Parts: sequence; C-alpha cells; structure tokens
Amino acid sequence: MRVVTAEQMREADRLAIEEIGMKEELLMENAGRAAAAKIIELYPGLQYAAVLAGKGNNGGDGYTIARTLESEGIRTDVYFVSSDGLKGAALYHRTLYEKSGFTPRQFDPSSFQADSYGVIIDAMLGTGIKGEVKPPFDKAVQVLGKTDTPIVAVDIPSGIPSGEEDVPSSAVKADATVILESPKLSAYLFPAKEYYGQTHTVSIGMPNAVWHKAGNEAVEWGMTETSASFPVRKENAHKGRHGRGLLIGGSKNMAGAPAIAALAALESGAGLLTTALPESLMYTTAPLVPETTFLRLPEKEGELAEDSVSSDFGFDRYDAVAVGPGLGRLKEAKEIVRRALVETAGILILDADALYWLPELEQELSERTAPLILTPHPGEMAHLAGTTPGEVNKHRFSLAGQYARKTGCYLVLKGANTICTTPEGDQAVHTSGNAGLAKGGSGDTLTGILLGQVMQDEDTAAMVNNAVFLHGHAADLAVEQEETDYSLRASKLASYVPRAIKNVQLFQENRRR
Ligand SMILES: NC(=O)C1=CN([C@@H]2O[C@H](COP(=O)(O)OP(=O)(O)OC[C@H]3O[C@@H](n4cnc5c(N)ncnc54)[C@H](OP(=O)(O)O)[C@@H]3O)[C@@H](O)[C@H]2O)[C@@H](O)CC1
Ligand SMILES: [K+]
Repeated sequence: MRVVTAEQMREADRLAIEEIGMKEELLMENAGRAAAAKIIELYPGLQYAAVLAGKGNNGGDGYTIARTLESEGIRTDVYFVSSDGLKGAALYHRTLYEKSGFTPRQFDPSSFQADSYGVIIDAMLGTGIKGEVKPPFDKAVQVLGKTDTPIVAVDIPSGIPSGEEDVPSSAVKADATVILESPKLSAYLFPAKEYYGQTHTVSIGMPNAVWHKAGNEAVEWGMTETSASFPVRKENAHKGRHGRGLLIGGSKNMAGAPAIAALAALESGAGLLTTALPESLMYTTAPLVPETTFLRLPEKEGELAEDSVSSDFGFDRYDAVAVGPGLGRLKEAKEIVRRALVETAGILILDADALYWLPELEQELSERTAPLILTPHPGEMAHLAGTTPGEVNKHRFSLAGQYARKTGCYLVLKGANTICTTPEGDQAVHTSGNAGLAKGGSGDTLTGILLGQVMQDEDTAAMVNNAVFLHGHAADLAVEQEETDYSLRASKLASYVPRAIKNVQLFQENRRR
C-alpha cells in the first residue's frame, strides 16, 4: 500500500483532474461514498450521525458522506464550523446536499449535543492544515475532546499534519480514521498516530497511472508484500543453497544474546550457521541451539579480544554475516566491526553494539560496496546521525532516507512502525508487531531473522522487509495465542517465527488458487 505526503496527494489529484480528465467533484463523490460505506460497516445499526464540516475539500467530503448516509436511511445532521469561501467541488457537494432537501446548520459549541449521536464524523480539516488549529475550529476540537460518542475522522484527524511537522497542542482524537486513497506519513509517526485511532484506507478511484508521475514516499509492507516476494524452496534443496551464515556476538554480561539470534536465524531459513562467541559462552549456548556450529574465540574479561578474529578468519566464506548481538562495548570490538566491514564480501548486518563504532569507521563505511544492513533503534540512530532520539522520532522518514542514501546502506530504523530504507532511498513502513517487542533481546531475534532471510534471495530490499514483517507477525501471533504483550520474551518470540512463515506460505498458496 502506497504511503504519501500531502504534496504527493495533491499532485496525484491534479494529474487525475488535468491529465486524465476526472472531475474533482467525481473524486469527492467517490471519497464520500467510500467513507460512508466504511462507517456503515464499522457501526452496524447506526441510526443518527453528525458531520462537522470545514470550509475546504475535507468539509466537501463531509457533505457527500451526509448525503450518502441519508440515502442509506441514516439520519445525519451537518454542522458547518466555517463555510467562508467554500468553493469548487466542496461548494458543489454542499449545494447537492441542500438540493437533496437537507439544511446544514452553523456549529455552535455551547448548544451542540454530542451525546445524542451514534457517531460524529470529523470533516473539518484534512491535508490542508497548517500549524495550530485556529478559531473557530479550535472550539469544535475542544467539544469533540469531551464526548464519549465515537468520532470517525475523514482522511486525517482535524489538526494533525500529514507529514513530520509538529502535532499541534490540540487536535481531534479519533476512534477511527477513514483514510482516503493512501495513508499519509503521519499515520505511522508518534504522537500523531495516536490521534488516528483505528485506520481504514478506502479507494477513491484514483487511476494508478497518476502515481508514476506523482511519486510516492513509501509503501506499507505487510502480509501481501511479504507473500509476493517470499521465495519458494526448491524440492531438491541443499543446505548450502540456503546460505552459510556467520553470527558474531556475546559477552559475559549478555551471554544469551547469541543464542537468541542463532535460534531465530535457523528458524528463518539459514542453511548452515556458525556462531562465533567468547569461548566460555559455548557451553551455555550449545544446549540452547544444538544446530549451530561454533567458532570459539579468545576472550578478554569476558568479551571478545582484539585478536579474537585471526588474520585468516574468513569473513568472505559466508553468504551473510551478522555482528552485534551481545557484543559489548569494549574498544576491542571496534576492530572486529572494522574487519567485518572491510572483509565481508557477502551481506553484512550490523546491530546493537556493533553500531556504536560506526561513526569512527567512516572511511570503511564509505568504501564498502557489498550490501550492508544496519538495524538501529532510535537511540542508536541518534548516535549514528549525530542527533537526539527525540529528533529521530520526529523525522523518522526523512532522517532514515538521508542516512541510507548518504552511506549506501539498507537501514532498518526500529521502534513502533519500523521503517526500512534502501540505499536508493526507497522506504517501507511496517505495522506488524506489538508492545511485547519493547523488551531486551527482541532486537537479537530480529538480527537472527534478518540473517536467515537475506540469504534466501538476491532481492535484499525485499528480504530485509520480509524479515521485519516476520518479526512483527511472530510477535502478533504470540500475543494472539498463549503470550501477552507483557510476557513475551525474545527466546519465545523466535519460537513463533515458524508459525509466521507458515502463515506467509498459506497466504501465498491461497493467492495462487
Ligand atoms: N487529494 C484528493 O484527491 C482528494 C482530497 N479530498 C479531501 O480534500 C482534503 C484536502 O482539502 P484542502 O486542500 O481543501 O484542505 P482542507 O484540509 O479541507 O483544509 C483547508 C482549509 O483549512 C484551513 N486551514 C488551514 N490551516 C488551518 C488551521 N491551522 N486552523 C484552521 N483552519 C486552517 C484553510 O483556510 P485558510 O487558513 O487558508 O483560510 C482551508 O480553508 C483531503 O484531506 C481530503 O479530505 C477529497 O475531497 C477527494 C479528493
Ligand atoms: K478531518
């Protein structure tokens, strides 16, 4: 599913109108009808609704929704908060509404009876918003903030920006948002996302052709995208075919991390896995993951020593190498990361403490040509980009895009709604996963899944996204079944990866039928 900025949506709109000849009134009719149908689906038995309408096209959608609901037998009152300068398609649809026998009323915050309606539809401000909500809309936002009646926003909750701009001090907090045609970036950014409630995207019949010119910012990557690119294993498969992977990590205080990552790598498809760790950790790791082979490395104070990785270590013998889970920050680890960057001819994944050294390895980073995947959480991203976690969270799309293009890496920016960016700047945002993932060790699981997945196909971008999807989907399945978002532990999470893969394969089979 396409994800856009307000500018791209406007450009698509313009192209559909000017180049394809769709009338704006038609797009608005489609929008209103699709939104009304979704509202009826969400609230079966709805009898009485109110629409709060603005003076732009979002308001225009509101009049169309009201007319459609009325024709479905649902009594619907329209209150215009402002209609100053109503024009174009919005004026056309208000006129249709009036000529159909209905009379819109001026919204009055002191007399509006929010509780008498089954649903209130927020059609005040859409993608045209700029800055803090101004009068008279501010009062209407306050009134909606006090009612228990469900609020359904049209396209975007009024006041919320479409992109990475600041969320104003007050905005409509919707129970659900019916997004028109394509979600805007803010639907994936906190705190804006919290205002959307449940999201439902409906088509307004925008011709696909316009997107080639209008472009789009990102896609949302889910089950459909994963199953479309998930490789089918050949019947005569051989273990070597599915990749030789190397995992490097572990230290005395993070002794379990390599086991968690190794389990996840094997359960996501790694053919042959070697785990390189401080030698003392082998005896605790082997019983947990009997299928991996080991490289027992010399250690210093329980962490890998600088000379742990011998000159003939053989980074280039593997299809993919992951460095980081439980590695620790002793400065000796820097040399291991440097060598991995320079010598790994296959795909290299750097995670956790391996990322810590990257700002000091700029030259090696810029000289690396083989694929590199970085998996920072917002704190690590801030360290990489030389900024604060707060700034990272505000500008997740743009910052990730800049960093991936600048360094030529595949960047997996973790956090709620993980964003994957390719070296070319193409982005995919993920919604799978839940609060159960906000726990130590869940990053190790992701690194393992990435290691297992990237060796399965040459389309690295798709494999990275599939790994992120499987990680989130495994967490969702765990919570649906016997786990909760409190209890989910990373090692348990790995045990749900097979079920996540099974679901992807079932989805694939059903599509082929
Ligand atoms: N794209 C498509 O294909 C289709 C799009 N459609 C719909 O169009 C919507 C976008 O419509 P839009 O561009 O007319 O803007 P919209 O959000 O209605 O608001 C504009 C008004 O807000 C005002 N305003 C601005 N800032 C403000 C503030 N801080 N506080 C208060 N007021 C503020 C501003 O007034 P001004 O400040 O300029 O006086 C202006 O009058 C989109 O979200 C979707 O619902 C559908 O119809 C189907 C086809
Ligand atoms: K709205």
